[in-house]
Amino acid sequence: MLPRLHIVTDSLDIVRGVLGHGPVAVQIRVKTNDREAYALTCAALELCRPAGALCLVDDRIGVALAAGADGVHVGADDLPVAAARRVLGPGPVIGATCRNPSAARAAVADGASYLGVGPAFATGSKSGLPDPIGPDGIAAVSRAVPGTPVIAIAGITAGRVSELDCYGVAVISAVAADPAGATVEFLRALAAHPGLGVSDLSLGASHPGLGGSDSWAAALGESDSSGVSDSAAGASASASRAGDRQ
Ligand SMILES: Cc1ncc(COP(=O)(O)OP(=O)(O)O)c(N)n1
Ligand SMILES: Cc1ncsc1CCOP(=O)(O)O
Ligand SMILES: [Mg+2]
Repeated sequence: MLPRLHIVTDSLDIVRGVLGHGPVAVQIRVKTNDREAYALTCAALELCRPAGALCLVDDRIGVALAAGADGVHVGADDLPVAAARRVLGPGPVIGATCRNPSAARAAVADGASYLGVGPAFATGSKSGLPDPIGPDGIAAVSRAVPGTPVIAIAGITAGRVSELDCYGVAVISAVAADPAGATVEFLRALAAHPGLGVSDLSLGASHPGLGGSDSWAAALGESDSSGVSDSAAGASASASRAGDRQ
């Protein structure tokens, strides 16, 4: 099952900080070149595997394949979802950026495993984005693709999780100052907020990229992952219980 908290990063220190507190997906987003992205992805996988965290690569399908990552996230400037699915086959996770219901339906038809939807709110982490679609825009996309996890992105803090009717959230800046503490805070907020589609999403082996890999059980925190702090254990257990309902 897909983790509800996605940490988007180009920093191994951030990867280290967010692991061991509960189920997370780490998305390696390196905008320089393949070589740096590959090196960071390989190093992140060394940390993510024992922690049972999902590891995805932004944009770079060749890097994801070469490093043995769990999947990719693609947007408008990247390989189209259908082409990415042809290259990767049915197993790996493919996330697709969408901003509206019709694009979301098309991405799902083309083989997307989950959708990254935004900008939810204003953000300083990426320039050139269209106006924020807000909680209403996020909810509209969630409702358009029942059965597919919608991960909201842009300007999201733990305090705003409860405004969002979707499966989960992706964050950059909110975990920058205190990766471990912020991760615990987000996992608690998500556990307290079932979100739209979390309780009735059924992600079986037929869903592209979801359900076929052993890493999913681990990614959910169902394994006895080491380093889970006492304070985080409640959030982790609750998040796993939320996942159990799917
Ligand atoms: C979960 C998630 N959603 C959206 C994005 C944005 O991807 P993209 O549109 O390809 O933009 P860049 O991240 O490549 O600048 C994402 N990375 N993750
Ligand atoms: C990569 C990306 N794509 C849309 S918004 C965004 C950045 C989100 O970062 P933050 O969580 O700091 O707003
Ligand atoms: Mg991209």
